[in-house]
Amino acid sequence: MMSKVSSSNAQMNSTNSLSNADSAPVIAIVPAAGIGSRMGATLPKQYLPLGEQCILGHTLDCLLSHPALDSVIVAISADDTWFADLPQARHPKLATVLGGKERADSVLAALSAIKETNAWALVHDAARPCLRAEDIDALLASRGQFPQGAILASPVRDTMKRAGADGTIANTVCREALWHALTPQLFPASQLQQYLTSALAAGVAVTDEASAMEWAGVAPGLVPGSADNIKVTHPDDLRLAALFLAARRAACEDSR
Ligand SMILES: Nc1ccn([C@@H]2O[C@H](COP(=O)(O)OP(=O)(O)OP(=O)(O)O)[C@@H](O)[C@H]2O)c(=O)n1
Ligand SMILES: C[C@](O)(CO)[C@H](O)COP(=O)(O)O
Repeated sequence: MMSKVSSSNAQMNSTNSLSNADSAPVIAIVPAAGIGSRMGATLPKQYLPLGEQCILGHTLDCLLSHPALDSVIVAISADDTWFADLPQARHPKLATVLGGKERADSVLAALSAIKETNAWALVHDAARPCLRAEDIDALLASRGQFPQGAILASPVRDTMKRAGADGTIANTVCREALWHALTPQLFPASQLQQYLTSALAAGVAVTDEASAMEWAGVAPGLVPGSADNIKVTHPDDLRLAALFLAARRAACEDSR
């Protein structure tokens, strides 16, 4: 078992953060330094076209337009030659940092750029362009119930199977209380930075912010989020995201 920060210490720290939650700044962090290898495209997937702009453009529009988010820090690759051409690149609320080897390293780089000690970090994948403002609202509102932090998540609907080495079913995984972790994930920034740094140093496989917090003894809240907040990972995800956004635009036009 990896060494953990005492859960009482972790919970005590997070309770302190609740007392000034209302006045504390909320800073969005967008890890956008990946290469999208599973997409198999000729450019990083966050720059692939999705309707009238690229995937990252949709993601940034949602975050930059949300009134409760004070600023947005985007982690981009040192090799990135696309970001500067985005219309959002010059937004006054936006800043960039250089991402790292893994997603967690990119998130850490952005956390290091946060100066406010009482800030909340709202971490959202560049590759999730279908995020809804109301889901951000729900996550921010959950701080009353979950002062330790929380994540958007979606309950598993399908029967879950674990594959065996020969491509057959090894076993059925109980789906009771099983959720898909989505993003954004919301935590006190200084605590997330501390525990993410410690977890990585301990060799923990950190694929989302919550797993670092869990390792440290924090039990983040689960906030039901929209099932269409998908992560564009494979080519068919891009087609699905386009359908989701087109349906949303049509519904918006119908309501006018
Ligand atoms: N070193 C990395 C790796 C990933 N990401 C970002 O983390 C998000 C989620 O990661 P994922 O979907 O895995 O993106 P990629 O790593 O680009 O995809 P792949 O694993 O297929 O290469 C993406 O917005 C990606 O840009 C990042 O900022 N820095
Ligand atoms: C953070 C995340 O989107 C939650 O589901 C997921 O862990 C990212 O995984 P990836 O392999 O870096 O895309």
